[in-house]
Amino acid sequence: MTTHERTAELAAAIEAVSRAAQVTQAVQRELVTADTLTKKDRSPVTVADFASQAVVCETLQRHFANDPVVGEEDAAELRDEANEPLRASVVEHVQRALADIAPATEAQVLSWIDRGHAEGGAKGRFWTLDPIDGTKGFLRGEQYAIALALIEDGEIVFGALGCPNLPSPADEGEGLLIVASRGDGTWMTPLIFEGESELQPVHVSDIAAAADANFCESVESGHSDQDQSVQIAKKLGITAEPVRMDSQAKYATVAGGSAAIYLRLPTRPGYREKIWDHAAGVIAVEEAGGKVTDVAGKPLEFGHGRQLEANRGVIATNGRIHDAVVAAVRDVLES
Ligand SMILES: Nc1ncnc2c1ncn2[C@@H]1O[C@H](COP(=O)(O)OS(=O)(=O)O)[C@@H](OP(=O)(O)O)[C@H]1O
Ligand SMILES: [Mg+2]
Repeated sequence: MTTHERTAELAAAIEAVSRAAQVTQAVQRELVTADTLTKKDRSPVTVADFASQAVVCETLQRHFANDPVVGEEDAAELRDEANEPLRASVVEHVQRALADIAPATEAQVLSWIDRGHAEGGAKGRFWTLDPIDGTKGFLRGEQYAIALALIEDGEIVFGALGCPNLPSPADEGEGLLIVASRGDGTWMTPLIFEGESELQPVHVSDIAAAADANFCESVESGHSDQDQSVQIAKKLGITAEPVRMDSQAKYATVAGGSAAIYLRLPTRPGYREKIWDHAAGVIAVEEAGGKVTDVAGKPLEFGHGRQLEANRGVIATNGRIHDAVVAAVRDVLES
């Protein structure tokens, strides 16, 4: 697929994610300091989260006025009188990112953020958005992603995953943008790039034995059980150390073949995964030739509202080793 053959949806998703990345990069440059982590100050990621959601929702509304969005954020907190400085900072960043479109008012910015309130479900078409996935990675200056996917009748049909801190293809531009279209494949291009750049195809690793795999998992041990992943790796004969990274950059890494496994092992019985934490990454891996299921080996179901109500945990692989990984996960979780 070349750039001029993109569908309208793919072009809109690319525009939305690229604009949002300009915002998150600007916030990172201007607001994240050495003190941010030591002072446990989350305000930079809060500004970037709201501004990113506003910019993506504005872009989607301009291209597809009637499409609902299931987004992680809403503007209730921002409307609070006490949050005037935060609100002003969000509005300023959105205005800069949309300067070539129209001057944005504060009311418009809040209304764009609130467009993310949709509930999703099994019928019809909606977008799902994580404006900054891997908020902790963002604050540490490590991996994070802007994740946008289109779901029709419960099936993911498009995904765009912007990873500002993954290496850019061919060292052009900045960051990595992965796009996937159902039945058409997965493609990559620099995320921030002046001018036209071609999409290049992305394929999963072709290893046939799980023992040869690199696997990736969350940095946060509260999001995926790292003791169990050690046991699973041992069972599969994997000797490589796990690659720990924040956000759906893990799906991008499996899609691109640098790792053959992404394990997300439930840590709390009551936790339900959120659809925006997975949809864009799942289609990227599947269309690159890989496979994604939950820890029981069942496909992820995106038609149950804002959460993956029917699934626990995630296993993403290059496909060839999927059954072996699911079997090892089952053994360890049952023991
Ligand atoms: N208990 C539990 N189990 C599983 N997942 C959880 C849990 N709690 C939170 N979250 C979600 O994890 C998202 C962060 O993704 P990762 O775990 O891949 O990255 S990281 O290691 O936290 O950096 C994170 O997304 P962001 O909030 O967008 O960063 C959360 O939606
Ligand atoms: Mg997230």
